[in-house]
Amino acid sequence: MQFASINGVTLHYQLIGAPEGKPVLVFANSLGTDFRIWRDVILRLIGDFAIVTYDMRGHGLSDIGTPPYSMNHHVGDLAGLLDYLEVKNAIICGLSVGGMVAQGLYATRPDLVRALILCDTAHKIGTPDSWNARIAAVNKDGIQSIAEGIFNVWFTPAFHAQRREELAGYRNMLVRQPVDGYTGTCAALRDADFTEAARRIAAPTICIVGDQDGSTSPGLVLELAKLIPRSRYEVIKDAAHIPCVEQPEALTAVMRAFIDEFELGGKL
Ligand SMILES: O=C(O)CC1=CCC(=O)O1
Repeated sequence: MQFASINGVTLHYQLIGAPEGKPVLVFANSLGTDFRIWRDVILRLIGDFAIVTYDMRGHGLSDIGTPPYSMNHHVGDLAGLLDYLEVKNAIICGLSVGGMVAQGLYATRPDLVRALILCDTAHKIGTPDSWNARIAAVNKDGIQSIAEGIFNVWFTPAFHAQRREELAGYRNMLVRQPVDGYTGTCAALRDADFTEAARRIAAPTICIVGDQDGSTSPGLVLELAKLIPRSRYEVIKDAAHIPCVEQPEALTAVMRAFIDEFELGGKL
């Protein structure tokens, strides 16, 4: 296991492969998850990339720090981790809040970003009222009290029906996140708006969404794609909010095609 002290917080991370000589691909997580969600994508990419995953503060094995957070805390942590690893010019793949972190990283440290893969994310997610209600519910009755609703957003009905063991495992992942880390990140989501920052993104970017995503809908992700000059937009079939778990093969194929186009073809 690998740990680094970044901005006074111990972050759990994983570096696979050497950053020298290969494109570096960095994965940033969604709310309530840790970096294990990327496993089936990483297995399909290993060897061709150096890969960095990490648990954002308040999640997984990383420290909680002092919640509530702002999105700047999460963005600063990723910037600090990449500086620590001496990685520059990386392809940043962010899921949901991780996609907001990716947008914030480009806005503040464009030297760290070669391209953006924005997965099931948006310039603005939810409303202040919806995040405040979620924070109140979790503080009162715990994460398990909202787990059913979250799972209907994370996974399609087919996943619920056919992949029951995985569903149980991901439920454990969600409900075992520290309450303060979870609600602290809800506060960061509540207060973040990257509408103007998205208009200024000049890096090659693709926005990807599951066709049944109930959190950042295909329509919302298309709005994000329209804000970002020259960005691509792709829909993954038979997936909800977490395509890296539900449809890793299809997601990896879309990622590879996008990366090949700008790395090999120079077209973007
Ligand atoms: O868990 C959810 O509600 C979906 C989600 C919104 C932001 C995020 O990172 O996950």
